[in-house]
Amino acid sequence: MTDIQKTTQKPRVLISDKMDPNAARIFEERGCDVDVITGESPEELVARIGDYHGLAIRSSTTVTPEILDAATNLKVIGRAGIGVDNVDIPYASGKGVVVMNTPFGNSITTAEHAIALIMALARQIPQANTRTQAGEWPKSAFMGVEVTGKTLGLIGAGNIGSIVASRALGLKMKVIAFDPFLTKDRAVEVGIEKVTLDDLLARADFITLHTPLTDETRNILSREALAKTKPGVRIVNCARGGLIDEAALKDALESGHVAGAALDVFAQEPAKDNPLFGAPNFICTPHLGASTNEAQVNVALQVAEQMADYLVNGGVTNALNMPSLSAEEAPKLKPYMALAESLGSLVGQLAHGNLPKISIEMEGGAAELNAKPITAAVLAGVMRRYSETVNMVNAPYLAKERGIEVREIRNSREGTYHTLLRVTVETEQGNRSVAGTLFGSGAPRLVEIFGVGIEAELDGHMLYIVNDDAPGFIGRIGTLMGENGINIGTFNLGRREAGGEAVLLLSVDDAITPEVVDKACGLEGVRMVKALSF
Ligand SMILES: NC(=O)c1ccc[n+]([C@@H]2O[C@H](COP(=O)([O-])OP(=O)(O)OC[C@H]3O[C@@H](n4cnc5c(N)ncnc54)[C@H](O)[C@@H]3O)[C@@H](O)[C@H]2O)c1
Ligand SMILES: O=C(O)CC[C@@H](O)C(=O)O
Repeated sequence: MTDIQKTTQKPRVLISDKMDPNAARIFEERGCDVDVITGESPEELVARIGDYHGLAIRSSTTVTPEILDAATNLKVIGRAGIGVDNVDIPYASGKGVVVMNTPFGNSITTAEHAIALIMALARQIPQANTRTQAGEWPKSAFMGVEVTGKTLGLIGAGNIGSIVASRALGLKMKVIAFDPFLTKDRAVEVGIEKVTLDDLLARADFITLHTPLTDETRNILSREALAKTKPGVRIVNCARGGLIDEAALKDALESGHVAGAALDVFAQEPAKDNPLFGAPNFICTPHLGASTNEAQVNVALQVAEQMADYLVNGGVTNALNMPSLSAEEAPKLKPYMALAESLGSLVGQLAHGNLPKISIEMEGGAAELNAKPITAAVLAGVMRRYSETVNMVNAPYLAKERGIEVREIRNSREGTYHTLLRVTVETEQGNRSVAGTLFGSGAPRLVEIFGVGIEAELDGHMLYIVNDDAPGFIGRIGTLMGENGINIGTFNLGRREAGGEAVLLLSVDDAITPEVVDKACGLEGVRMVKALSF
């Protein structure tokens, strides 16, 4: 912990990119300390980041593994915007850091920028402006095209693509879209025709890109794809550099096959020396898609609210590596997550060997809840046997990495308890399961351990003993604890049947040493002993 945390106990947030001042105001109002330090080098950020719990960024900060390794207190990265390709999300997930974005705050603004670039291309406005202001009055040099009746091809019809479609329909364009994830119903709702990529390339007079940059979309407008476009096509990219082969686009502009191209984004940014600069009918803007006052206020407010909500209350919104948890759900789910984590931890501490399968059953009241955070909490508990730094963010990744199969089972019928969570792991010795419920005001209680009914609070240091159910045992264990100066807090008993296998769970004030565990193992009637901690 840093000195500031020691004195204020407030979460500390660093805003490392230029952001509307509303973000800093919201962080402060929601109980965070905030520093705005922009324009630092990666080395400077590495040196600074260890002090912070939250990092708020736009597109200028690239969050690399080196930065994440140095970010020993970091809990959340918030992107004031949509694209998160400047954050190493798998690495952040591995470190247990939540990554959030603001998926809608700048969509309208960016869609409007795409429309502006379509119009600028159609009428060569930037070129005409430059020459007119140079005193040329070049009236006959610029013959434009109308957009009315022309076909606009959208590659990607998500938030922004759909808004572009609605504006283009208003301009009386015909809109076709290639998006493998676009449903027929959604296409009808937006008023567009769903087509294949080849169909789009062959038919579109204007093409505009609105996909994220992924392994599938990288170079989606490759040299080969550009060759399939309609001669005289005009191309706009306000999504991500890397979607178009820039060298191939330059050749297509020079040959005249592509009549114009407008890029807001480049493969390398900032683009200070790009091969496309100076190509015929090429216009560009420096990643201005999201740059309006309205959008910047939206994304700044949203990112600060989401991050502060997570840092202060544990609410999760728009996270890319963790299930969402609304402000209404959070208080309801909190006791379940505590129960889920302690059940996971119990089974993780007691089960031997690999755990290839984990199933999480939610019964009664629990079956009505958002299962994802509960599952993540169980996994965090189980995976603690492998790593001390595990949490709800990285546990599902860690489980996947280890090839653990996770099943969620819901049963809305109530059994003995109004609500119940059961965690079962497959071990070499067979399935092992523990179950718990919530008492009264939401207090988590273990109610079953490996088939034996018991009632215990899983908290702090505990001793788990399996023994023969016979008179005198409780006295022997009490004496052993007393002789070793161990104060017993609670004493919880359960048995399979009278005179058979019995289970004892003691809560004690201090950690139990291996010597005491050995002594307990040596007591008459003891079958196994394990020190636990929660
Ligand atoms: N220029 C800017 O300043 C700026 C501003 C905001 C967003 N963006 C970028 O715009 C892009 C779109 O943002 P959005 O909010 O519309 O995202 P979105 O997730 O709502 O939509 C993306 C769409 O792309 C589709 N898609 C995914 N893979 C595809 C593929 N292989 N082929 C065709 N379609 C595919 C998805 O199905 C989805 O419908 C993102 O890359 C985002 O980073 C840029
Ligand atoms: O922050 C910006 O200016 C760009 C944002 C944009 O690229 C996004 O993906 O939201």
